[in-house]
Amino acid sequence: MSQFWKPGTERPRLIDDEEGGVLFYSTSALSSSSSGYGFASVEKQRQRLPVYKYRTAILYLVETHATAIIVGETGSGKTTQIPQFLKEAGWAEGGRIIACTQPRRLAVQSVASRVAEEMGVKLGEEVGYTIRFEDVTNTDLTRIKFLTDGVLLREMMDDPLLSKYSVIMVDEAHERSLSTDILLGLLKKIQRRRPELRLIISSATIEAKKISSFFSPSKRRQALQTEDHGPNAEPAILSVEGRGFNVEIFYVEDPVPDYLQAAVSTVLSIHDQEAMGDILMFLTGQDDIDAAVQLLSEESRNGRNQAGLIILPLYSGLPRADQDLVFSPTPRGKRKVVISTNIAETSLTLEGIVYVVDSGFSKQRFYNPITDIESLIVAPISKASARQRAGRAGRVRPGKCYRLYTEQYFLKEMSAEGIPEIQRSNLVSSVIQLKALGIDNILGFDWLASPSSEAMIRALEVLYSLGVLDSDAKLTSPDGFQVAEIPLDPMISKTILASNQYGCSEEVITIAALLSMQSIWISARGTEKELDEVKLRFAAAEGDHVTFLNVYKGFIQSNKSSKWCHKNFINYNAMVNLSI
Ligand SMILES: Nc1ncnc2c1ncn2[C@@H]1O[C@H](COP(=O)(O)OP(=O)(O)OP(=O)(O)O)[C@@H](O)[C@H]1O
Repeated sequence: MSQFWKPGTERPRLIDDEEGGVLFYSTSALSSSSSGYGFASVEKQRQRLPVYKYRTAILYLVETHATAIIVGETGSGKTTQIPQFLKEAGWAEGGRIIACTQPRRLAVQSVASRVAEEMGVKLGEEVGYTIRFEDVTNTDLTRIKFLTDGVLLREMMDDPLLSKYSVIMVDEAHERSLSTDILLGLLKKIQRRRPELRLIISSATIEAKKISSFFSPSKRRQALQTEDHGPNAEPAILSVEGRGFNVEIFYVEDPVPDYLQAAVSTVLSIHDQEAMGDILMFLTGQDDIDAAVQLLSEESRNGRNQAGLIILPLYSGLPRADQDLVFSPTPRGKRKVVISTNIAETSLTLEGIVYVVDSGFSKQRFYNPITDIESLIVAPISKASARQRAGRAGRVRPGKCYRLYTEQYFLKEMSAEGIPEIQRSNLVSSVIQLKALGIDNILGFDWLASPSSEAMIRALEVLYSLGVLDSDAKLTSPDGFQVAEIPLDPMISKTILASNQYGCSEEVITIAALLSMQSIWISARGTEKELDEVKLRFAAAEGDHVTFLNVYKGFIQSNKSSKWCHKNFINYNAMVNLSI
């Protein structure tokens, strides 16, 4: 195991810029909920959460302000409790709905089921969720709805003012996903047309002042608003004090040369030396995770006292049944090790997690508008991410977080926040979405952070060349409107529409589905050469798209055989999903 040290022990601590931070070890006062964790009734657990004491304050601010910004530490109860407070206070009466958005699908599903459980209702009835291609709501019954911010944006196509929602809570706003930023800009516009709509922007690690000044109305509007006695348009900021359970933070003494190897040996040492409790390890992507799974499995086979380990990968391309395993209870005497991408970084509560191992890296999207190339690059995470990662422990019992970087690096070099996705992404999909919502002047749109003009121009050029926008940059009819309707990359949507003309719709739709998967190949350490040989067998001179089609045809010809997939390093579960 790398040499870790706990700040506050031998070495002098450097804590000056930790303000607004989330999790600091302190020997005094354990959590507010430190007694008898794990055995309390759901109602008791709710009452012990820090946010519970702020119930009246939150309801008052929502009543009196158009926008409330709520900052509270990870695990303080924002996501699961605030929608329930609002429902109890009558915000879902008269058929209205309380919405709570999340940047990630997995978080939407898991918080919705937790809230349904807390309320003692069936998921999909009073409490429901919607993610792309999955709607678990009931039009007549659902009063609290969790959804991804992308899905809420899509809903605006049919209902531009989101009229069925009384309160929209944009949770984990610090993530600054592409959809969150667009959503915030559009919600600001909607507020002007619907003064009765209430917004809540929440996170553990958000820059509340920046969000507040974004939503702050101009002096003229403020004066007008005072006359019509609506809610105060000036946003209110509420800071929820208190946290769940302590999380002790440990840093490596010296930088590690190989984070993957260091993460694996840290897990093994925890298993050797620490009390029972599950481990959550943050790596960057499927390749890293597969490699770590293999290394840990080898260690198990070599018998280094690893018998009790249950090793579970977690990434967005993983089949649903495998993702669900991470939520299942750990058998007595065993220890779960969940090896995840940043899919598990925010909102999730994995009950057994006591230890977090943070590699300090994640895969991030970067776009170069000059070359028009978008790449996924392994890059250092921000402090906000580090705090979120640590915050996956300490939710139902005290925890420990092992950071595979030095404290000096955390304090002096790690950036406070990541770069908003809008400033590092291809904007083709966003531009068409805004156009479809009637935002003609994209350059003048009220952005929380402006995208680069090069990326914007590039997006307009691409859409023009696809025939989706005309020379006045307006959506063409019918092509532009049809492409905007399809929730896929506009290039793919346009290809699907055009395929009809060339009589190849089935092939093109299959390719589109294959492209939407993370990876159709499965590789393991040491099998790279065999994988390359297999890929050659399917390769088509026309390029990757036809190669993918060949793989799919092979799978169908094999009678959807798992053996065939295994032999050819092909992701069987993905193929099965595709062929349903
Ligand atoms: N599935 C669950 N099982 C057990 N306890 C849970 C579960 N989900 C939530 N909790 C409990 O409720 C607490 C509050 O969770 P919630 O997600 O509302 O917090 P949060 O403030 O939104 O955190 P974050 O900022 O990390 O999203 C957790 O710390 C945990 O104690």
